[in-house]
Amino acid sequence: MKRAAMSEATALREHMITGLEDISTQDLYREIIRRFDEDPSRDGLERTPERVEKAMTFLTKGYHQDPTAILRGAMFDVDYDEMVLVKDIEMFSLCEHHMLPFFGKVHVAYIPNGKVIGLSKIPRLVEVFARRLQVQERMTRQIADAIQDAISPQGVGVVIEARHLCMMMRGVEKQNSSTVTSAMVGVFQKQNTRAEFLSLVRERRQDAF
Ligand SMILES: Nc1nc2c(ncn2[C@@H]2O[C@H](COP(=O)(O)OP(=O)(O)OP(=O)(O)O)[C@@H](O)[C@H]2O)c(=O)[nH]1
Ligand SMILES: [Zn+2]
Repeated sequence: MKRAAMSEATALREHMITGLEDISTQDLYREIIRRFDEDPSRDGLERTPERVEKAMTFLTKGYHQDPTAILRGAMFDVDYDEMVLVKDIEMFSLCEHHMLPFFGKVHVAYIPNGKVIGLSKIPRLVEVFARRLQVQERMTRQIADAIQDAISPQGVGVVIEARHLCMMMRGVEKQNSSTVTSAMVGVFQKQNTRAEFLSLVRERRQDAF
């Protein structure tokens, strides 16, 4: 993983715009602010490049996390072959086309085949893929594939419901549309399993606490 990450970093360096190699990220943000007709040295903006760098580092930290390592740490042999569903996992990501947020809920289910994953690792896995520049479809597929690869369950289903700020605060400016994507692997491609999963996702709790 470390070696792969290093060669990726080297490859990315090759795409660097000539002349910008030695300019700090904060100076680049200072220049962006200036290009959008603001004064980067005025009081409120002076420390903004520092804050943005920190925020963007957080929002893209998924590139430096290994989904396999996260799951490997908590896989247990358990004799249970019904559906496990973790639903309503909050998700915040950035669309790779506009670098604007899209956010919503992720529902993840699988039917074990001798092994289960520690429950908290499912939201952690969502975080790994959400904290990157993404498209919703790819993220949906990546979550499903990571679980399938880790524990070879009978099947995995992932549904993401999200709202994209690039469609709300700009572009088509539609405030009420949401996008639903799904990835169904193994037995989740069968009509009855898929239907059970989707109906459990739709079921709303009466006793909200
Ligand atoms: N499939 C998919 N499209 C996305 C996602 N996030 C943003 N987009 C879309 O990416 C597309 C980029 O289209 P372009 O025509 O190149 O960009 P644009 O001129 O800014 O498009 P508009 O948003 O229609 O103004 C838009 O249709 C966005 O709605 C995503 O997660 N999945
Ligand atoms: Zn977008």
